[in-house]
Amino acid sequence: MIEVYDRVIPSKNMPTLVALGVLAAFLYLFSGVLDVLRGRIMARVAGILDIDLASSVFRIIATMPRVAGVQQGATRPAADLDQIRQFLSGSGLLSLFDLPWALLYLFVCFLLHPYIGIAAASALLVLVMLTAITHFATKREARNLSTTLAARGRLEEEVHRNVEAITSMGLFDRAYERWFDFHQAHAKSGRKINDLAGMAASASKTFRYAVQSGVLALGAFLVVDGQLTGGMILASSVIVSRALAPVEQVIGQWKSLIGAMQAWRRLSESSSLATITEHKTNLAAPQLNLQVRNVAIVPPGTQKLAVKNASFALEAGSILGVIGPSGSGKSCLVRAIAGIWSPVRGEVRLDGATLDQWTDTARGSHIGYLPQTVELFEGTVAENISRFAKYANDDDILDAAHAAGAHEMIVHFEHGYQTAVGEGGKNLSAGQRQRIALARALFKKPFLVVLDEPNSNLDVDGERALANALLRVKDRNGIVIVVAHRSDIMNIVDHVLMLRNGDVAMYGKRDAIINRISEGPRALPATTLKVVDGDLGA
Ligand SMILES: Nc1ncnc2c1ncn2[C@@H]1O[C@H](COP(=O)(O)OP(=O)(O)OP(=O)(O)O)[C@@H](O)[C@H]1O
Repeated sequence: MIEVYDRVIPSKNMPTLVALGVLAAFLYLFSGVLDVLRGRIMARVAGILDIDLASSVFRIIATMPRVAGVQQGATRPAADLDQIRQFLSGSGLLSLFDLPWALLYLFVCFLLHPYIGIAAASALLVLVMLTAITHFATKREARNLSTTLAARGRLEEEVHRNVEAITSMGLFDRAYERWFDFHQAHAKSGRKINDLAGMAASASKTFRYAVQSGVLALGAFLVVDGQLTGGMILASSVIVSRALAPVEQVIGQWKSLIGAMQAWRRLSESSSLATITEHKTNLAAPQLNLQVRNVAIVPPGTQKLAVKNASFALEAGSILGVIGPSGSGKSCLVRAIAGIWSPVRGEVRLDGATLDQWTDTARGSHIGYLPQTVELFEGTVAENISRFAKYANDDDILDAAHAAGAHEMIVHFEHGYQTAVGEGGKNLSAGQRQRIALARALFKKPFLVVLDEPNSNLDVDGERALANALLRVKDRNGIVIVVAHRSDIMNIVDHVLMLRNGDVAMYGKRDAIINRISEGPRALPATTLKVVDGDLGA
């Protein structure tokens, strides 16, 4: 502009104008190409970061409920990762990269004239203050935005799980009201942030227009005073606006910047709880014993001791029945034994090694677990029995199905082992699911088999098959721990452990405990530990 207004126009020199035009076109092209490259590089950087983070994100999804309870919707961590990737590959981060250019333009302003420089520096300062004010004004709402989103996500998952109860008991309106409350609160926080960020963006835009005009006026004053040329007025106006543009862009991107920062914070907080990636030495498969010593369990996300001080030991080739009233801590105890929850105190050892000395995968291959509420994975019966092993051996699948007494049932399905079980196993009945999950627990003959009320949905045949399955594990020198309310399974157990209010009320050989129970309620201590004809072994 300086060249055009101060040289070309007074001298009417067209070749200079053409040369300047060519130069400007070349520089714009260069800048455009750099811009495209920058965008593409950032998209790839975002892609690399995404691949890097993907395993941590999945670890968070798969471990958070068991280490910290359900705090956010299951899909939240993946949505956070998407948000971070979009921010990195979109214009949000690029606007931050442009910030240092503001200083360069500011320097050029000072070169044009110190007054122009001072005007630009003051305007920059005002915009930075506006950014800081926006940040503090939106901080609290940004936190609300994320908590209401998490609450809404949790409720949505609950509603999905409980569609039948909602329909049968007419709970739709009530569920909708609760969902709408969270939805409204979330939308309200979003609106507030939008208002504040939008107001800051408009204020900064208007301010920049005003500064641009002000700089023109200042330039005119300096021209009249003989300190600046006419071309410099326009040049300074353009350069001042260039100096302010990056800050203004950052203000415009504030909402996505805050969103990405929050997503990052949520992921880092969760991954600090969920990461267990250190290398572990491969231990030999356990084959001797299980020791549970002074185990205390607090369910994740709560403060309550559900199991207080459980100790017992089992040798290979034994079956333990865990009994006790509802809520006495049976499921909590077997979850700790199966390595799902870590005890807050005490330890669980297989052949002398605590469970955390194995990698998750190795430990999982030595343990078969049947949870109280059976959910299968979407896939075929065979895939579910083989735990979705990549190269599962058909003989192992058949062995497990036979061991669980489920083979006959499976071959009578329309597509046999290739029958699709549907999402969560919904294509099957509860009893069928339970028998397939038992086969899954017995796949490849794990040393320790932990079954949490495996007979709750079984018919007489199913229960007989279950008893045979447990005896077979015992015969092959495995250990079985079975939580059972009903007594049929109790006929085949060797030891019984009775829990009451999280305490081991009794532990010992089956017959001794059964005799003790049949003596009547007064024979059962409320909280004190009684070892009946047996020892704690620990
Ligand atoms: N996932 C969980 N989150 C929070 N608290 C839990 C969880 N699981 C169990 N608890 C609490 O721990 C206590 C023991 O529960 P647990 O499921 O072990 O009982 P249980 O003996 O297996 O009962 P039931 O025979 O009814 O299955 C209960 O008071 C329950 O409130």
